[in-house]
Amino acid sequence: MGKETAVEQIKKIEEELAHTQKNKATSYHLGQLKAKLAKLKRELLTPTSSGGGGPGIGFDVARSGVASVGFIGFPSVGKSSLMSGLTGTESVAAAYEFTTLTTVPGTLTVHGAPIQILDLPGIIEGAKDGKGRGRQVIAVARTCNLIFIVLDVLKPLADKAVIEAELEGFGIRLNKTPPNITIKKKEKGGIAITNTVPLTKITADEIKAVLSEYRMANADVHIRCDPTVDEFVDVVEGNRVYIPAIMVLNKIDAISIEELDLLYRIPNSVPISVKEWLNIDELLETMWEKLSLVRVYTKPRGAKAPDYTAPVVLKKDKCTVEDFCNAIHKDISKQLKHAMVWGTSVKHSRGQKVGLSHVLADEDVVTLVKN
Ligand SMILES: Nc1nc2c(ncn2[C@@H]2O[C@H](COP(=O)(O)OP(=O)(O)OP(=O)(O)O)[C@@H](O)[C@H]2O)c(=O)[nH]1
Ligand SMILES: [K+]
Ligand SMILES: [Mg+2]
Repeated sequence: MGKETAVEQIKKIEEELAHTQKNKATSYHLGQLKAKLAKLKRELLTPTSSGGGGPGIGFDVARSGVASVGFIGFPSVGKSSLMSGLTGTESVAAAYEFTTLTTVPGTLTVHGAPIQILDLPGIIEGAKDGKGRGRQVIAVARTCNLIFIVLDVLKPLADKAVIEAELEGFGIRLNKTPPNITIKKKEKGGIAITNTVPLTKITADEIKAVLSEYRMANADVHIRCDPTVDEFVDVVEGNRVYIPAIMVLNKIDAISIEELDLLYRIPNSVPISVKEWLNIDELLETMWEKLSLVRVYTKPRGAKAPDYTAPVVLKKDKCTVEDFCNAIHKDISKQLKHAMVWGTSVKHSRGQKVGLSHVLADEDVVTLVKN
């Protein structure tokens, strides 16, 4: 008999997990199983020369804009129709499945910020394990700042679950923040766990079991959240990406108002019709919120009004005065004496003098004063 494949081993462990009750006696073993599962899944996703659908030629496109949005969904849900409608870039749409065969980029300007839209081929169940072009498609999604999961309103929930599982299996975490956990390896002393909030979903035994699977016998573990075992494994594995997502429920022209009411209960969802161009404004507003971008307007020294037509667009986790300077030119921050800022990031309505580390807010106005 040959060696069990990774897929077979994964199946076995998943079955065992489903049949093992969670209690004090099994807790260490469960932790081990979850860690083993994560390692096997990683093995499965690491490209080898012997398959996996190739390196993804043609899927990488030149990146432009301040952020990117990738379209993921089953075939023929209307991804290309939406992309063409939003950007004016023609991505062929048709009634047959797998019309789109590679990444098609386009640009959409929202609130003055150029956003790159990436239309992608449809994916199917098993995509992450190499079915179709699934892995290349999901690999592109991993690099996006926002994912539109485009669903057909006639069968949104089943499809949503499949797509989410495919993305999860590829290390993408949707609409989640990274668990606030640090693990510091050390030479001796065993495993020391400290936590700032009560842990209700994971036990010390499970933590130790997971770490031992990763050959960590000595480490300081500091937990500032209430993670599940899977979230803890995510931290140990590393290589996870945390990306916001919107469930775009397309083709509402094909359903009744009563059915539409039910759809609004799906979290993070926006129902639309590309065909009738319905509710696209809500989609764009939700998109803008999820991208968490910060527009900063420049007011030249002595000028009466800032230039509101061309904001410098920054990401919310990288929007200090220094980031603003660097976005204009790499040498500016070195010459800066101070910056004058007007807007919600400062207390005074008449403006305030700030330094490089000051964090800017959306729609702030900045004047740079050089040495
Ligand atoms: N009724 C209705 N049909 C739509 C809507 N949007 C798109 N379609 C139709 O759905 C079919 C598939 O559209 P595409 O844009 O090619 O879908 P896709 O998701 O890009 O498909 P693949 O590239 O094959 O994965 C086409 O016949 C479209 O005309 C909509 O809002 N309502
Ligand atoms: K299609
Ligand atoms: Mg398409």
